[in-house]
Amino acid sequence: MSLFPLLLQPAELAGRLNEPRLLILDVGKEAIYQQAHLPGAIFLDYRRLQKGVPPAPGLLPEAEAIAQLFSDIGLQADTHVVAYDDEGGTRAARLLWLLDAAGHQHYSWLNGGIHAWLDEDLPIETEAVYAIPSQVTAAQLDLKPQVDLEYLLAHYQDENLVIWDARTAEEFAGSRVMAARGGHIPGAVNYDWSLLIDPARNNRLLPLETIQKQLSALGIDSSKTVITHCQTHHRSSFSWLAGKILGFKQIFGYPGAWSEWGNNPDTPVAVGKD
Ligand SMILES: O=S(=O)([O-])[S-]
Repeated sequence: MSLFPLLLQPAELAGRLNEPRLLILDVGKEAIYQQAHLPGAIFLDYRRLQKGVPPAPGLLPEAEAIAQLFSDIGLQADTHVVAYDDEGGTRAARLLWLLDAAGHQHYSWLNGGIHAWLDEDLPIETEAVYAIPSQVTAAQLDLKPQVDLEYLLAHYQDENLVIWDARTAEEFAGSRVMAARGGHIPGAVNYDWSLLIDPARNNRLLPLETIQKQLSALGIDSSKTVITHCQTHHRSSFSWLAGKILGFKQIFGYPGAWSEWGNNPDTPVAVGKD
């Protein structure tokens, strides 16, 4: 049983900071963590969430590295992780995506991250907090199969599948090139992840009805299998998270992302706005 909903409001968390199963992880910049973090929050280096090896640095780390990470943060099967950052949610979303990919079931995103927390005048700390390690082994992970290049090549034209490209319009069109080739996967739909949050409201998620309407207009809805990607499945982890919050059951990240697809000479590429 999870302690909190997936989309967690700051005030709700503030009232339950003493929950024994709660683990708050700050995946933002370390300098900001040192200035201010949520009470009890542990700093987690974002780089541990990616494999970091070219040509597809966004792939999941090896099972042993994930198990080590989970041990270092003191994760237990019933731990409820609350993740936040200072960057609009992409780093936190990447952590939640990794937890999900490794079979961990209890997690939430703090709506708006540290900016929303500060905006609501909720308590902060400056002293670093350290985890009490646990013992997680690779064999204990329940790793889910990942969307990979082979799967996407076989399915990108399926009618009941939609590829949600979370990059900027320029990257999608191919006028900004971040790999050997620019452009997008033919048939993919572009909806920049940053359109999901409201900077005027401290990066809180836009109202769900607004997001749902905008996504449906693009053909992204829960009746389809939705695959999200960006350059390294960092920004698109947030798209994945938004889909989960909307209740999409069949939504997956493609961690190879454009760094893999755009650098592979054998993949089809489209350029332009659609
Ligand atoms: O966010 S990113 O993976 O496209 S660099």
